[in-house]
Amino acid sequence: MTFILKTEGLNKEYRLGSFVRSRKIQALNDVNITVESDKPVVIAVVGESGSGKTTLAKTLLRLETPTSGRAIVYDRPVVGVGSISSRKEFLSTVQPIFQNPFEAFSRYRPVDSYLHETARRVANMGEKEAEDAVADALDSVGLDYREVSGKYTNQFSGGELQRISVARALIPQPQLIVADEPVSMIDASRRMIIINLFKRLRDEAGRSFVYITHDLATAYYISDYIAVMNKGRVVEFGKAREVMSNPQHDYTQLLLSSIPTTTSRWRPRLRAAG
Ligand SMILES: Nc1ncnc2c1ncn2[C@@H]1O[C@H](COP(=O)(O)OP(=O)(O)OP(=O)(O)O)[C@@H](O)[C@H]1O
Repeated sequence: MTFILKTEGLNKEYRLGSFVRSRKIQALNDVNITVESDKPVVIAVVGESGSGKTTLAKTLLRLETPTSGRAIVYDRPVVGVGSISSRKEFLSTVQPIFQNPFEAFSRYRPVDSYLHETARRVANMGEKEAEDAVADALDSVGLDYREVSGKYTNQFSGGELQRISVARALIPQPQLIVADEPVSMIDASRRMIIINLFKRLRDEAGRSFVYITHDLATAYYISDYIAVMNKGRVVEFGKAREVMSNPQHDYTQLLLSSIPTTTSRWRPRLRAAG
């Protein structure tokens, strides 16, 4: 069995204001998540605005330094004391996908140049190898390299750009992809393309995902495990089906009951399925 993700006592404290009148915000409060599995998994992290989801994503991506605690990905310490020091090695293990694909790429640079850069710099590939890797990565997200090459962000839809972000994340063959609200900026009709793509990449390419979202319906649809966050804490964690069909924590029940459009339709179905 492999520790796909193990966080040990992750804390992140922000201080706001001056030294005289400073205020502490405990964005992560003793976050402990353990997923041990032989198969790749999707771990959804859900919770209301301000619950700490993005801080967790940024911490796992080393964009924020935790106040204390550590994280292990595929048995390797990646965050905190004793973690791997090489940035390249880190980026070959963990890759990000961000919320807004238009912000991921400058509008003044052809989008495929970012994929080449990742292949050359992060994955250490030569020119020909990089070319093939970019074509393969685009193919795996359903895009043709010839149709992407040389184009700028304004020549793509949000959904296409997000698929290109996914392709970029795949190039270094990371074991874990941390996706922070990856479909929230994409129109509803195209969201499932990305969600189903994650599923396929898990099942066919062996990639695991941390999928950060507000959307419990897609979290339930795609994930193997769910962590529910509230005020910086993980208040409930477990197999997705168990958490969603039999929520133990008051906050999870509240979260489920606060989805007026879907709850009434899909909760009874969950009960019947469970
Ligand atoms: N750089 C920062 N400086 C100070 N406080 C911060 C910073 N980043 C986040 N916070 C605070 O930490 C808490 C958790 O924020 P975070 O963005 O992780 O929540 P979230 O669950 O991702 O919210 P959302 O769903 O709205 O993106 C919030 O109270 C937020 O205001």
